Amino acid sequence: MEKKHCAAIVLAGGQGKRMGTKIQKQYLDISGKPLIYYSLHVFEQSQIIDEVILVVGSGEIEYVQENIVDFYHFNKVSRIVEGGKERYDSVWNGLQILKERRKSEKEESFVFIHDCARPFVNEEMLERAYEGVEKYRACVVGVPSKDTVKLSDRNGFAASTPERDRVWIVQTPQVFESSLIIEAYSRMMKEEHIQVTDDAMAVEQQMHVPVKLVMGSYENIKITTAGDLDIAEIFVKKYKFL
Ligand SMILES: Nc1ccn([C@@H]2O[C@H](COP(=O)(O)OP(=O)(O)OP(=O)(O)O)[C@@H](O)[C@H]2O)c(=O)n1
Ligand SMILES: C[C@](O)(CO)[C@H](O)COP(=O)(O)O
Repeated sequence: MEKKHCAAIVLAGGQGKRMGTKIQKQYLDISGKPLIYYSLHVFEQSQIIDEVILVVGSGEIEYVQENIVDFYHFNKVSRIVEGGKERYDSVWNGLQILKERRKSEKEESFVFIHDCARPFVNEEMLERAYEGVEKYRACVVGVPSKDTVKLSDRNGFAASTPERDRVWIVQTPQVFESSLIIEAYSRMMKEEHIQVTDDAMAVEQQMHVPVKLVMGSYENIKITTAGDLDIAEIFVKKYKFL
């Protein structure tokens, strides 16, 4: 089967409130390179990803073009767009580029939605995700939970305990047929109260298409708080990532 065109939407439009630093977390230094560098580097080298749509914060397009895209020669970055208030607003802004293009294209393509806050995505993961989306139309990478998970009631008491063998911690990339995710987001964005914390939820809720879980990596962590930066430094050194 011929390989389908794969676009990555890389999200870097957040404010990093939980990190609590003056500089937004996507630009924080990890072993001499900004956090945003790492996933863009993986996509630049990838045999799977053909182009990257980069979503950045308000007023940051020029800065990112000069200091990240041009500086590190990320030639697969085809567009840089501004994000929105919530993560899903940023995804929606990125999807607009593909939505416009789809009008003139007949071929199906795939979209890899990725948080730049997850620097340790790798090519094997992208390959597994490609196989997943080709077969199932929608897939997310994740890892089986090593811990027992409790759902709490509103008062902080354990309400139920899902069977651990079925609990997955999901990560990004989250990968979809372009037409499927565009339609899911188009429907969802019309709703008054949107409550999704990942892209799979849009497809589950709006399209009722089952989303396949494929193996990510326990090291594909999301850099969220200060302690995560120390772990990231260790992983960068371990994999001689630079
Ligand atoms: N409005 C937003 C919010 C988040 N993101 C991106 O989505 C990813 C996951 O979000 P998160 O880790 O929560 O980042 P922040 O929103 O920056 O962090 P916080 O919630 O602590 O403010 C990050 O790569 C972030 O840059 C985005 O593009 N646009
Ligand atoms: C999409 C995600 O990375 C999957 O784990 C996660 O839900 C993003 O959450 P955040 O609160 O926007 O960081």
